[in-house]
Amino acid sequence: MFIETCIAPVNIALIKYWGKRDEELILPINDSLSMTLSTDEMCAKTTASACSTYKEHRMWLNGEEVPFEDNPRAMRCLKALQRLALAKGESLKFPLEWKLHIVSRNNFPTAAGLASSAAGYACLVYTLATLYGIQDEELTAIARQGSGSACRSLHGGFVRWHKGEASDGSDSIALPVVTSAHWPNMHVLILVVNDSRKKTSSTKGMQRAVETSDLIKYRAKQCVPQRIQAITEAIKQRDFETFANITMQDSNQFHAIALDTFPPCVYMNDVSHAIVSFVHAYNAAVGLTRVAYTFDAGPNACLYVLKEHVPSVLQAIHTSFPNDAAGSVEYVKGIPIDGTASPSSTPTTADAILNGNFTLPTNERNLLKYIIHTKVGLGPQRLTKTDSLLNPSTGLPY
Ligand SMILES: Nc1ncnc2c1ncn2[C@@H]1O[C@H](COP(=O)(O)OP(=O)(O)OP(=O)(O)O)[C@@H](O)[C@H]1O
Ligand SMILES: C[C@@](O)(CCOP(=O)(O)OP(=O)(O)O)CC(=O)O
Repeated sequence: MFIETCIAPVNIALIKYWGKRDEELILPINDSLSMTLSTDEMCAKTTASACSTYKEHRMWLNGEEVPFEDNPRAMRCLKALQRLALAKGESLKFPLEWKLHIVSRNNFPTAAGLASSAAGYACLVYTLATLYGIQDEELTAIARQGSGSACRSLHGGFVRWHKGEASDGSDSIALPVVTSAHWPNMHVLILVVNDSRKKTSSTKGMQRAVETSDLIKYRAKQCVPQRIQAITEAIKQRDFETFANITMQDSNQFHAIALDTFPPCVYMNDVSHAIVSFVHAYNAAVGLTRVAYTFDAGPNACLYVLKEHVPSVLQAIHTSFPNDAAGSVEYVKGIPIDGTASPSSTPTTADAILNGNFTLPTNERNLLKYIIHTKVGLGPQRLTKTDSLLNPSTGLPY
């Protein structure tokens, strides 16, 4: 038996991918740009094994067996990897006919608009490539065929997915913009409003947008190329204000397109909009753009904040979104907040705001389920045998 275990990160788009020009090959109508999140807080973990005695390809996701041979996206990734392995010729570790057993787990909610498909397919492709002994730049073009946004999770730091021009998708690949070491104090607070399964999948939502929205054409042609260039420059210069303003504008435009879709796709809810108002009020109060929001195809907010401002922003969140669990580690998960996480701790900029002329909007209690504090991070990593999710003596999940 051959066995490998790897982890892969989540990525959150700053300039969104929304709309395909080819549904099967997953080719987008515009470039997109994302930041990879640290695997210390959120990741997909996958063990893949190949054995001469396995009868069929099987996969388990979060403890449940899920279709693999009947999942066209997973099979497309597998076939593409096997073609690459075949091209390697003699150095094959085991015959390609051997069936696979794959076990995967996400340590965060699946299909809730928290980019589980991105981390999941990136992890699947990276782990299978490791199993087959493939090291190839083409991996992002393969992960793309699992889920578009997955191609960006194969790199750390800030990543651009180039839409490409070729009809076979060979140039629709993700490339790094800068590594995570370039802007290590770029932190993220994910405000989880709802972590249950969403109503309209990204796949369906963007398909309907391409069919019915006029705005989406304008965005892809006029807005995105300009924004990609400007945000790339801002990232290179570590210019947080420009970075933040472009990020918020692009999120808003993406949701405007969701509403311009017919029938409309509504991903943000009242709490999401309250978060938007909070961010603008906070930025106005400090007189600078210190926090940026972005929302994917769900109500949860992803806030970008520099490390040094996290305690102050969190304090302000606790004020604006009071929560009975605010002091607990179950409420603010992830990177510890240097002793200032609790609402009763030392005064911060936010308190100064509240004592001055500005007040932050106050919302009902307990609107947020929990908060994840994380930061920019690395791409996928290979783990050791002791991290395996599959029992080698049974070929089944532990
Ligand atoms: N660890 C994993 N390994 C393989 N496939 C996964 C994994 N995690 C999620 N997926 C696939 O991704 C699907 C969820 O994708 P979906 O786009 O609905 O949600 P999401 O990725 O959480 O949200 P979004 O892409 O809008 O941020 C799952 O049903 C499963 O098919
Ligand atoms: C809103 C988004 O998160 C959309 C992600 O869409 P998916 O990559 O999940 O869609 P498919 O390619 O159909 O699997 C924006 C983004 O990540 O760029």
